[in-house]
Amino acid sequence: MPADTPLPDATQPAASVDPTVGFAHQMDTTAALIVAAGRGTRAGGGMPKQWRPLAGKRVIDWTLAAFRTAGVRQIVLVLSPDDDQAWAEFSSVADITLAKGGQTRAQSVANGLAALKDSPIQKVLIHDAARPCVSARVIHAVSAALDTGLAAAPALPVTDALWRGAEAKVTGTEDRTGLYGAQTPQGFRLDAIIFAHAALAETGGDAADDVEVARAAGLDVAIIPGDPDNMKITRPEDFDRAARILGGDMDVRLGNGYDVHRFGAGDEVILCGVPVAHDRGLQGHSDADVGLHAITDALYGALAEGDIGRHFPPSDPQWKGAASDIFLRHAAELARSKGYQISNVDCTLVCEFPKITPHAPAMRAAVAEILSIDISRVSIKATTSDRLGFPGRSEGIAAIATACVVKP
Ligand SMILES: Nc1ccn([C@@H]2O[C@H](COP(=O)(O)OP(=O)(O)OP(=O)(O)O)[C@@H](O)[C@H]2O)c(=O)n1
Ligand SMILES: C[C@](O)(CO)[C@H](O)COP(=O)(O)O
Repeated sequence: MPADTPLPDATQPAASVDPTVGFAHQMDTTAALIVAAGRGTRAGGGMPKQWRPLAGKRVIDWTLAAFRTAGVRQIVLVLSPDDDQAWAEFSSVADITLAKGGQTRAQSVANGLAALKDSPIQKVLIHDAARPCVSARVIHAVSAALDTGLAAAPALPVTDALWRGAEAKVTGTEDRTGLYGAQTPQGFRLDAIIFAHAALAETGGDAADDVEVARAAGLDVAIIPGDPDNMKITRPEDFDRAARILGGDMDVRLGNGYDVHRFGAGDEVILCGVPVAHDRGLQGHSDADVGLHAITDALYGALAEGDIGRHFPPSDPQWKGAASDIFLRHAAELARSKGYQISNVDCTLVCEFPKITPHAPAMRAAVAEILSIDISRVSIKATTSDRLGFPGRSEGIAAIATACVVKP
């Protein structure tokens, strides 16, 4: 085994790899080898899956971007000789070297490795173009493991029961102990994997992945914790899942709300669900909680569902004196019924008095409880209007609010 570094400690637990270790100190000696020469027959769609659109760009663009974002500066991209357009597109990209694909994945990898022979590269991360959701965490963890070993690859322990089946019937159960689902990038010291692939080529055999090639040549391969999101696009339905993971389908909406109530007789005001002692009260059909009304309208606005008056008409006597949390709970439930999560709300109360800051923590807690979200997602703040206008003359209190809802 031509190894210029000591053999890895195969007993080392994968969890000991620090996922934050980056490439900064070894960018010139690490390359990604991305195999993109397959035909994607199982995925259908009329063209190989790596060229198909996914969440706003092509599958291949996400895959390349993942490695570039992780700090990899040199990429060998293996293309089918049939993909003329891709050859034309990538032939003059500065950080990409092209290699010709083979009949099998293993042959494609071997051709890609040949392009790295006699280069200063020491580590190679071999990755399926069809895994566009790979994270920097996984890329870095595989690379870091190569500081102490010759080979490392991400995998997830099998958690589902394993069956045998025939003719749509279960015919047996398999023991899943010690079984893993293999992912890429599979990382190797360059010399070691070139040697291993040469050995496979000599036998004329095939292998499902490069870990199999490496093990056949006697290499120990460390298992790195994989990522459930690092899925391989294989079948048509996998595109939807990948798009959800990449966030391309995320629906983010903002709404604003504004409300004013005038002062009248009374000895307290209710603001953002909290009674605050004051020398006057606020007048309104309901409890006149100007803060909750603004937040409620912001949520209705984000959903394009009109305003509070549409859902709770002031002409309806049943809302006379109503506690305003009813309105906000309704808006929150409407958001959830439409599939949105409430990301955050921000409300500013505009008044000279009462002073809001001492009550802001209780107001945040009250709004968080009504919306069933964490308090860190609720902001309540206040300003005066510098004694200008109706809040400045202490004729009433105004509130403005923003709400953000997200459908993942
Ligand atoms: N001769 C081959 C076969 C596969 N691959 C690449 O290997 C990765 C994983 O293979 P797979 O999911 O099996 O892709 P396809 O071979 O394209 O799919 P299918 O088997 O459905 O045709 C893909 O990025 C694919 O492009 C390759 O470069 N050369
Ligand atoms: C390399 C691989 O992605 C590991 O899971 C996989 O073996 C390649 O894809 P295939 O579907 O087995 O051809």
